Amino acid sequence: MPPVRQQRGKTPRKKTKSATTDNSDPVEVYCRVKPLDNPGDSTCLTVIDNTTVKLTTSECSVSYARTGQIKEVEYKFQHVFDEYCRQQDLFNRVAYPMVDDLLHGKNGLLFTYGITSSGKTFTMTGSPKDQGIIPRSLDVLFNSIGGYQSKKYIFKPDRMNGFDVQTEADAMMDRQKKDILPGLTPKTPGSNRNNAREKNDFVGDNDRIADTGRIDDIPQGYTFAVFVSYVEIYNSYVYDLLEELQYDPITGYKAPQSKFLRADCKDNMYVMNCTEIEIKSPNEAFEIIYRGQKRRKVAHTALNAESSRSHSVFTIRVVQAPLDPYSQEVIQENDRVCISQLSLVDLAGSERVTRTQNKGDRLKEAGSINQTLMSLRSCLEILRENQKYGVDKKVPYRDSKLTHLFKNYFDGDGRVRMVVCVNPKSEEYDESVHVMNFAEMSQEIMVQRSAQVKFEVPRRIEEERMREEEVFEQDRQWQQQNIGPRMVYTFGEELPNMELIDYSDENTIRRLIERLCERDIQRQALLIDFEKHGLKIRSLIVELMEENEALEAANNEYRKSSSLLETRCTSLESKMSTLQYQLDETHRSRREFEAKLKDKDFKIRQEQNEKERLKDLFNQRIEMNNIHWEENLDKEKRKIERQLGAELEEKEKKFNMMKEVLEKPTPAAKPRTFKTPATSTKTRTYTTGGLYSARSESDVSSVGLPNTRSRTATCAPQSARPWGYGGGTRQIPSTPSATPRSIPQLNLRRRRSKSTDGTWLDHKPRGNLNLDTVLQPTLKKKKSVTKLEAKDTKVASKYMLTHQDVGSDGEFQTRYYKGEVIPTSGGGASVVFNDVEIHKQKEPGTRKRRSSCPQPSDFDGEWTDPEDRCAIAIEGHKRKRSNQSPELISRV
Ligand SMILES: Nc1ncnc2c1ncn2[C@@H]1O[C@H](COP(=O)(O)OP(=O)(O)OP(=O)(O)O)[C@@H](O)[C@H]1O
Repeated sequence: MPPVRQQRGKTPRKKTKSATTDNSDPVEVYCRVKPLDNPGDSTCLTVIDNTTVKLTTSECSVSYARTGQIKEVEYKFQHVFDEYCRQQDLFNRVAYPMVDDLLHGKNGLLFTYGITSSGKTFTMTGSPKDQGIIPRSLDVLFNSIGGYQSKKYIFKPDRMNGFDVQTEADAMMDRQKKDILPGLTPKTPGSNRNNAREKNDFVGDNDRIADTGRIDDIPQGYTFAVFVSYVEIYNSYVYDLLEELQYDPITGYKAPQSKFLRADCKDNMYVMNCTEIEIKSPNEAFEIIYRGQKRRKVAHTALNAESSRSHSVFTIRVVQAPLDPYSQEVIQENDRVCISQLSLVDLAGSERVTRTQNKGDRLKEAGSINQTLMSLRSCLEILRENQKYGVDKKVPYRDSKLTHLFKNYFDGDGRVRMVVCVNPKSEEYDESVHVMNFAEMSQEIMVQRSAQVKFEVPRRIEEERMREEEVFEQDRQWQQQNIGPRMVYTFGEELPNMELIDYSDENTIRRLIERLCERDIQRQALLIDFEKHGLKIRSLIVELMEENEALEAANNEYRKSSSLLETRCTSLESKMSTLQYQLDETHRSRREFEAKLKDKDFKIRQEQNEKERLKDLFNQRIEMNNIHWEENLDKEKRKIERQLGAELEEKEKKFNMMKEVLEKPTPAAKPRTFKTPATSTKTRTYTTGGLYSARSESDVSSVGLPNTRSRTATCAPQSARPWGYGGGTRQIPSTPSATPRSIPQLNLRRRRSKSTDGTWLDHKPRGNLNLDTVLQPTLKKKKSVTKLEAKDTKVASKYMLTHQDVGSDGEFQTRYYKGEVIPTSGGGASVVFNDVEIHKQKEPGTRKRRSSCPQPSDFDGEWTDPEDRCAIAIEGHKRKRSNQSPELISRV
């Protein structure tokens, strides 16, 4: 028999418009006010009427401390149950309609919501004498279906959120296996059920006040089976509270394993491999509830002696299937079976850690509880937004196990109701405001109404049933006429009445014999036919049995492969859950990283702004400094200009004085003349400071490195020093650092070899005439060259260039440019000219004595003839240094 799936009144999953149509209902929210623990306690909540409560800011609240204002806010609900409300009243109003729905094949979700110690567990479970919603629902359920319950194990959970319908024989086997045999075997400590029986407050409690309510209009012709399951969601894990725990004699009970959530073939969420127990009476159910509650995580906190640390979900599933026309057997057809469920959820209370003073595990639990409640809130908020504004935002059902498990309800799979429990104590004001806001908001969410699951028996089935009923009626009538069971084989007509009047009535005897012979023949034929049909039926039965065996084998195969698939599914589920966990972790760490990144970005931006600010400040200061320095420089410049101006003026004065001295005519002196065979005049020029510059290549030779080109050199003036002829000065080349860039760097420190000391390099270009005069310079050690080469400079320390030309006045001039060969840093040599001699030659008789040679006016010494001086110079005699001032010497 294939498994029977849950039949649900499906409605479209997503709505785009605000659902105020006929086929949707709002989430119904009821408010229950808990009585004050001490009647003298101050309260922040007032019940205005049976739909309205008013919340007033209490002076001990955080909100008052922050704003200093007292606010009064009214909240409207479907119904408000004040502190005097009885459990019975609340049940009748809130849960009874849902049990009615359950029996009519509709699903429902009812949950209690509120802060810790607000009476959620009390409302949901209550006590034996004051039962809450769960026990009352079970009472009413069994009161209603009492006589219509199916035999146990006719419906068997297929572990995939569906049910198999078993035959009576299979069900009996299961009954024997599960109920009768365990009762005969000795009990183990692992048998929780038996332990539970001893202590259960509800079971066997004579004081238990059962609910006597019942639902009358339950569907006729159907049989019912009730299954319950009990799970808790603790720290984001789902645990089965009814699971038999493995018992180990050494280690004791093994810790329970968490369960996975899974969607069945119709996308309905369920807890995989969750224990579902078929119950036949409320007492059986209470035993189970007790068993589950014993396992539920409850702890003592500052605000509640028995605070629920998990969200508990008690699910009642009702399986209904039509009976055969004789109301004996369940018709084993899938489309005639209906499964409906009612989930009763006791949420753990939202709590503020500061108030509960929780630590360690309690703190972790509180975090998980609050997170789950936050997810519930955000799912409902998004749902409302989608419905209100016609948007299609993804509802984050997967964010928590609770919302994931109940997503079908919010997507339109049954009625959703909420009981908001409020503790009216003033101290609870801050948390109560959040709870009330959420509860009021939840009422705006519309949930599609699940359609009435077909209890009208299908037409085809109805006709069939009527036909069967007709046949049944005929049989009944036939039996009533005492005819006995209908004959399959008859001899046809009745034997006629043949009464023997006397023994000699041959005629009648003969007719009787004939008739009996006919009957015998008929009987033989019928027997043959019977045999024939019997054989045929027997072979058909054998065939059917074989077919049945084959089907059973195939079924076993299917079962095997199904269990294999199930194992695979389980492992895939577990992998999926691991991956999901990893994904969640990744998302979490991503969120953390993003937050860190944002922080860093913010800091960087702050630093950049600070830098910009400092830069602006710095620039401003630099600008101010610049202005300040410019002003100072201007001042300094003006001061220096003034100083220099004064100095210049001073120098100009001195210069003018010198000019006057120089321009004064010298006292007449007798020029000395001397005659030579070939008259020649020699003019000696002395340099006395001032620039001494080479003007052309022919004037100045600069001997550079072989691989460097010749340069035109300019030497800065140096302090004059007496040299050579009396009163003469020679130029000392400037230090390399003072030398302009275009002049080769002179290496003054370089020591010449002694062999070159005093050797002249006599450079007489080709074409020069040999004058052979006595006035020409006498060079003791010399090397004569007509063309200058770099290597020649290595052997000489002095250099002389002879240049001849004819002057404008027709005089033949020979110039001797003299200088010192100074090696350069680059390995070449440079000539620093420091002397020039000009020899002029005239034809004899044409020479005039220079008698009117201008003499300085301030000169009072003896005026000598240049020839005399030259004669001495040419002979190379060292003249005793005169005491005369350089200025005067230069005037020779
Ligand atoms: N309406 C009520 N009438 C009488 N007593 C109540 C009522 N509501 C709650 N109580 C009592 O208040 C105490 C705390 O209630 P309960 O355990 O139901 O709170 P809770 O909301 O379930 O707390 P938690 O979320 O911490 O589990 C219990 O002792 C309970 O008996």
